[in-house]
Amino acid sequence: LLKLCTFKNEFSQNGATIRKDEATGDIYIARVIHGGLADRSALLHPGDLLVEVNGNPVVGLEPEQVIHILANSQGTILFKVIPNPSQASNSQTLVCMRAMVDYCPLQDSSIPCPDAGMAFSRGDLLQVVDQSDGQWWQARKLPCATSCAGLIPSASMLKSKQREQWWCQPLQRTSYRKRRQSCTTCSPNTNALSTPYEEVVLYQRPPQENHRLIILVGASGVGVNELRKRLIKLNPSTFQGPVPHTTRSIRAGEQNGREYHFVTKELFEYMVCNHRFVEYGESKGQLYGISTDAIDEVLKRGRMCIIDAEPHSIQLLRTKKFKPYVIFIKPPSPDRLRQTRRDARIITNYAINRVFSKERERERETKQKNESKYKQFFDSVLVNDDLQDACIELCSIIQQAQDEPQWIPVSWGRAED
Ligand SMILES: Nc1ncnc2c1ncn2[C@@H]1O[C@H](COP(=O)(O)OP(=O)(O)OP(=O)(O)O)[C@@H](O)[C@H]1O
Repeated sequence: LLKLCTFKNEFSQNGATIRKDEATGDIYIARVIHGGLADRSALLHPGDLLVEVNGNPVVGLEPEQVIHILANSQGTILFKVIPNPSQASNSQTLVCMRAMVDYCPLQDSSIPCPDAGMAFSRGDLLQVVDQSDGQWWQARKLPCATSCAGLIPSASMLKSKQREQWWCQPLQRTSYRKRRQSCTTCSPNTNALSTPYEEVVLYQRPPQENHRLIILVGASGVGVNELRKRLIKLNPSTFQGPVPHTTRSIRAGEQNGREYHFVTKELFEYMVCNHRFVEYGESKGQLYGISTDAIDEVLKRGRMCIIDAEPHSIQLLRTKKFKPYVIFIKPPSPDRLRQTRRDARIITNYAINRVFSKERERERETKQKNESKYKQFFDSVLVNDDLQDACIELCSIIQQAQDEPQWIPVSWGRAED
């Protein structure tokens, strides 16, 4: 039941931490952990001076000795305290945040009490229940209902930690610069560096509002494009892809604005310079790209726009206008991948070898690692095992994304200024 924590300057027991005032030798309640035993008793408060525990005077004792008394107490524990006269009112507003970084209290030498800390990963939803300390907040992981809160670094604390790490890692800095040079439209890490937490609210799309943009991401060969094409083919009146732009000439039977928007090289380059493309590339000497205007056209027609994108493009699309819902397509186990793709007879032996070649495997691993860098942006994860099952599940995920309350950044939910 009882866990002894001896680290730094706060000591945790029964959902509260204690601290010694080095000048006077007095022992105080430093924090009351929300949802813990002390909080539920409503009798202890931060700043209360501890006088006795179970009849034992604690004045002059070390915090470890007090913890020892507590650890050996059974049944009801009797505290004699002098209440903190300037007790702050406990009316904290609850704020929900999405973690944009990973955090582990056991690897953090600055946390006042690691036992009271809470680990989290990028993408986790945190309900921040106490921000009264500018450096250490208390939070619960969502969905949580009853769980006890834990200590997490405040946003400003995490930012300064990130800055420290940034300057202490020359190798990472170099590779980041290299990546920025090769990526002209966005710089994936800058936002994550400046916002360790993103405040979120529950959002339910009003029926008169455009549908949310659906983005599928996944490693090459996992079936992102296949799933997108199938969904559109199954229900073309609901799902639609944006019409791409190209510099290649129009062919017989094609119509400008239907298969492609046919534009000159000059216009295409002008659009690139003006950041009008989400993604673009070259094939056989011609340029192809998906513009944000083309996505907007689909949404304005009342359809659900579904695109597959590189993870680094997500940042560009994370706007109030598109409110993107990102679905990460994961491969099944390598054995199942091999089996399902072969069973489907969709790919030839040549293609199977291509998909499973060593080089391709390494490529996939690198891409998967890359994608895990963006996992804070993934709203859902879908395993593409059996194609038909995956299509059904994808439809249901999309339906939920459009019609049920979802967490979105608070800035997307605000009314127009
Ligand atoms: N669940 C599945 N079962 C069987 N075959 C599948 C499945 N999903 C996709 N495939 C097949 O696997 C091949 C690769 O799929 P797809 O072209 O969609 O890959 P991708 O993820 O878009 O990657 P890339 O960007 O490299 O094309 C295609 O031939 C597709 O038909």
